[in-house]
Amino acid sequence: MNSVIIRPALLRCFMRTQRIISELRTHKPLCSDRSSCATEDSKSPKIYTKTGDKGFSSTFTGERRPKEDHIFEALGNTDELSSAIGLAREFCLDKGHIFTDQLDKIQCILQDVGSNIATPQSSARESHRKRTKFSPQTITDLETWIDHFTEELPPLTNFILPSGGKSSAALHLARTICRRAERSVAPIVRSGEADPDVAKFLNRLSDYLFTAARYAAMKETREEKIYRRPE
Ligand SMILES: Nc1ncnc2c1ncn2[C@@H]1O[C@H](COP(=O)(O)OP(=O)(O)OP(=O)(O)O)[C@@H](O)[C@H]1O
Repeated sequence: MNSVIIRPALLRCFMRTQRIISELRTHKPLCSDRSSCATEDSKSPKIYTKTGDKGFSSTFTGERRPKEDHIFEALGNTDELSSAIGLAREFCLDKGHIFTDQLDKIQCILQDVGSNIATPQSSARESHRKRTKFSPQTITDLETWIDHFTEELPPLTNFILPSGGKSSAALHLARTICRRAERSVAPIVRSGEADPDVAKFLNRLSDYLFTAARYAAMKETREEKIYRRPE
């Protein structure tokens, strides 16, 4: 049986997310139906508080906003992106690709992206800002990883279509979700509500996912389909 190894970086990431989620929850107003609502003193609080049932939810700063707000749109896209990367990572693990640790790290950083987006600067206190500060080092790391893949890859001479085996195709799908996340974060950053480095990170992440997809196809000796003009 495989033993479960929890790496310290992943554990830190998990603890940080749990802390933020629990803080988010304490900002929620109490349920009208107290008997079915998680309370602070309950031993195992329920995952559902029902406070979102009327189509409104909370930011990290405690504002209540409609669920179709830009912030929740961007948070949802970021969450979907992390899920797509998680699936791609599973395919990559099956093939023994060496970069799955990078995908782990990226999933953790996407939690930090979410925390920053969920904290609109206009209602943030200093303590919120401190807790949800986004590190520009994450962008530099992506650039380093992209450069390493590129050194081994043949130069691009054609338009590549998402293909090249399951790992590669899944990374391409994650790339397109990343671009949607980037589009939804752009207006939030432009209005000064989120850190511009979050937008930069997502922009660089789509390049990383594109390059990693090509790298996976190359290592699996799978053919990448190229665009051909229909006759
Ligand atoms: N549909 C959504 N898409 C993206 N982000 C969301 C969505 N709904 C809520 N969120 C964000 O994720 C956080 C956690 O989600 P959660 O499901 O607990 O919220 P909720 O719907 O307001 O509460 P509940 O599910 O307990 O009724 C919320 O505080 C909010 O910031």
